[in-house]
Amino acid sequence: MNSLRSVDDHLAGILNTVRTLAPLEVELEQALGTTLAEEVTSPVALPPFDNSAMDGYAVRAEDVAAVPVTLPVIDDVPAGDDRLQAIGPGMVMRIMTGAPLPAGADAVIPVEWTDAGTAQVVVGRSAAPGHAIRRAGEDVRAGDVVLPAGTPIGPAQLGVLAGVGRRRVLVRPRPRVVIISTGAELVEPGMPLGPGQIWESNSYALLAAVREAGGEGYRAGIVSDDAAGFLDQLDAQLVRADLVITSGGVSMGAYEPVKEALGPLGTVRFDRVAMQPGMPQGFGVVGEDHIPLFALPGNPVSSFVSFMLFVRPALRKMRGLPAGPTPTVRAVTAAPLRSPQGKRSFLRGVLAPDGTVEPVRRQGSHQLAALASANALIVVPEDVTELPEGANVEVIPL
Ligand SMILES: Nc1nc2c(c(=O)[nH]1)N[C@H]1C(S)=C(S)[C@@H](COP(=O)(O)OP(=O)(O)OC[C@H]3O[C@@H](n4cnc5c(N)ncnc54)[C@H](O)[C@@H]3O)O[C@H]1N2
Ligand code: MOO
Ligand SMILES: [Mg+2]
Repeated sequence: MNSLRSVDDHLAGILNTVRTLAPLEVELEQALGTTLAEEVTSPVALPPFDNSAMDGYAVRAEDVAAVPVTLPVIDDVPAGDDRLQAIGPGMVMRIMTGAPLPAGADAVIPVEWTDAGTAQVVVGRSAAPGHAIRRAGEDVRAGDVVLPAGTPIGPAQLGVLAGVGRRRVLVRPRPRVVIISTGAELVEPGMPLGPGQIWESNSYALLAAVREAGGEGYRAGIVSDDAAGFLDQLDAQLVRADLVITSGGVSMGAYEPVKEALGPLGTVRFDRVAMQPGMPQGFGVVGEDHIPLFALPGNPVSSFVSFMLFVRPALRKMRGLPAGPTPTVRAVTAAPLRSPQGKRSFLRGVLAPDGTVEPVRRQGSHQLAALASANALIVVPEDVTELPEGANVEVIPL
């Protein structure tokens, strides 16, 4: 019997091995979910020119100091107007939101404060200089850093990239993750089940978890319990993988294709990790390019929990984001709970808005529906075997 390896050692080994992906230039449309690999500055000020914040009239504030007052409207300034006109004393121009402020004007009167006249306008309310004007450079000055390297690119970041005129951007791409399920009993969902068979579910859960963690997942289908067939499939898939996840075939059975195929390579280490669920699993590198490979256990809850604890941090590192143990939040137990001695357990629980967490009733590592009824993993340390109701715990929100 080999001894157990701690969760922390296993994660440290993973994070020491996994490398951040090389930067790649992509079109803006491909940048969502990637991480910025360059510092982005703005070539121009934003806004680039003084402009109106409202639809109304560009005025000299002193001309509307005493109201009501009737003034001639000498022209219109629509957004995009490039005539660079000026107004003189006692004149106004009709102006639209985003249109450049005419020289000579120092305030904008919203149309709601007027009779909306077109040849002349009655202004019913005065405004201080600067009213409803957006100044050049108020958001960004020319040369300002708008996004530092290392920023995860979400919708707002994409918007600002376009807003400073970028078409292409240097990023850490989304890692490409190939998922291979092993097991002679597995059948694709939608196909009829024969005796002894079950529908394959791990690759679907793992694919979704990969996407949520910022990767691009590919299901490479099901491989039967045959080490040679597994190696063939792995070889065929490596060309499109930055990372490989396998599920099943890593424990003590007579037909464990992943362990059988990868064990002899010497580059993938199989361990019994001191955790529940997820004890038997492997990690290492494969192929000429040393692609990281996670050999996750087949039990559905075990593979999911192992993903959260080990694959997610690895994906963060590959994406160029700060990587460490999966973050937890504090909660208080709403019921007593039990946990095995010597293993860190990750009980499936329901975290309530009041900060209490209750373990779900079924905690088996095959009980996928029970996992689906939970929204948190309750972390119970290795040396704790029982906790009363009302105890402080850390939980991983799902
Ligand atoms: N004698 C021992 N037996 C087992 C041990 C042990 O220490 N000694 N460990 C148990 C633990 S803990 C786990 S976890 C599992 C790990 O099993 P494997 O990784 O070898 O996976 P399989 O044997 O292929 O399958 C286990 C279980 O999961 C189901 N499965 C597998 N793949 C899928 C999939 N893609 N979709 C849905 N369900 C899947 C499979 O049918 C089995 O029921 O080993 C224990 N045994
Ligand atoms: O450790 Mo296994 O992953 O519980 O069922
Ligand atoms: Mg097995």
